[in-house]
Amino acid sequence: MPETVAVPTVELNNGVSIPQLGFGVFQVKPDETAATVTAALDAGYRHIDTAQMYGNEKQVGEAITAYDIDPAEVFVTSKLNNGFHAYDDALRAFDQSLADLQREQIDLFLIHWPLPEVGFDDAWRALEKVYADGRARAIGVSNFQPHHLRRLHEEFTVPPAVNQIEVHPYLTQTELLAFDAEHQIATEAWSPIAQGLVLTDPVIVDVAERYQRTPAQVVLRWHIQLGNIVFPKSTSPARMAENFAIFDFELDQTDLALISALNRDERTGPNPDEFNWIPGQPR
Ligand SMILES: NC(=O)C1=CN([C@@H]2O[C@H](COP(=O)(O)OP(=O)(O)OC[C@H]3O[C@@H](n4cnc5c(N)ncnc54)[C@H](OP(=O)(O)O)[C@@H]3O)[C@@H](O)[C@H]2O)C=CC1
Ligand SMILES: O=C(O)C(=O)[C@@H](O)[C@H](O)C(=O)CO
Repeated sequence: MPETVAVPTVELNNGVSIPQLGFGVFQVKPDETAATVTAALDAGYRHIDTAQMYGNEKQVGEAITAYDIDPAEVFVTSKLNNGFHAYDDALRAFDQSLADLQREQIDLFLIHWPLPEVGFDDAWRALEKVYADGRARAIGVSNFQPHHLRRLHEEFTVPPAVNQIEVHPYLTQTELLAFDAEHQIATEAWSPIAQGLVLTDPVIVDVAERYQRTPAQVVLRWHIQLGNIVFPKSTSPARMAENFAIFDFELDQTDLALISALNRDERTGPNPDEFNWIPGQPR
């Protein structure tokens, strides 16, 4: 790990600290996950974002356990799969994640999608239970809109520590970020470089040239300066290192604003108010 790089941490609303830069494993094939996570740990990442839906928690757990550090040094997030929103199913699925990840505690466990046709009340009760039992250090949500978050705040005991949502220069989600901040919910930005879509944008290319950085570094730096938690995915060790080297420069206010102005409310992923897909069922 490059010794000069210190990844900042964000303090969640229950006092737990999370590294602001992590590594995501969506679309990393199970048989490539252990090697990929090992390479990410070699590059210095100490925060891995996985999910039951990705089918690779077991390999994430194997890589962390086999690595020559205390596994507790790696912050691990996982997420409840969409088919398990019933209370007992959610508890069982959480137990399976713990076993697969080879941990006694998961650092952060999220409801993956709000599922308008199913709802999330029983799932949140289950997450409150594993949190109360000390088996999740923090609990939160993903893809929640303000109307979902308001219900959680009004009807439940434990407020979500994070909301993991799609955010990048083409989908800045300014109002949702402000809502999260106002309610002490940390925002995690998924697909932070829009799966590569924003990297050829002329504005981003120009900013990158002026700072003598790559487009990905500039976009990730923009997230960091906005306060977002990010975990770009890459299967290339060179890109893992590139995405990690973002803490020795700073974008000025003008360039931050130039990148934010690229917003065109363009999603690369599903709309949470319409997404009801249960893995294993037809879309
Ligand atoms: N909660 C949710 O609903 C969701 C959560 N997520 C989380 O967010 C993480 C990141 O999002 P993801 O959708 O993977 O997309 P990202 O925005 O991280 O982009 C990943 C893509 O960009 C490429 N890439 C990575 N780094 C570079 C670079 N420096 N230069 C050029 N191309 C690069 C990768 O290719 P290559 O591998 O070849 O380098 C890959 O194709 C996921 O892994 C997952 O953990 C994602 C989607 C939904
Ligand atoms: O990557 C995730 O975390 C997701 O939820 C996505 O896979 C999402 O379910 C999707 O893009 C489905 O097409």
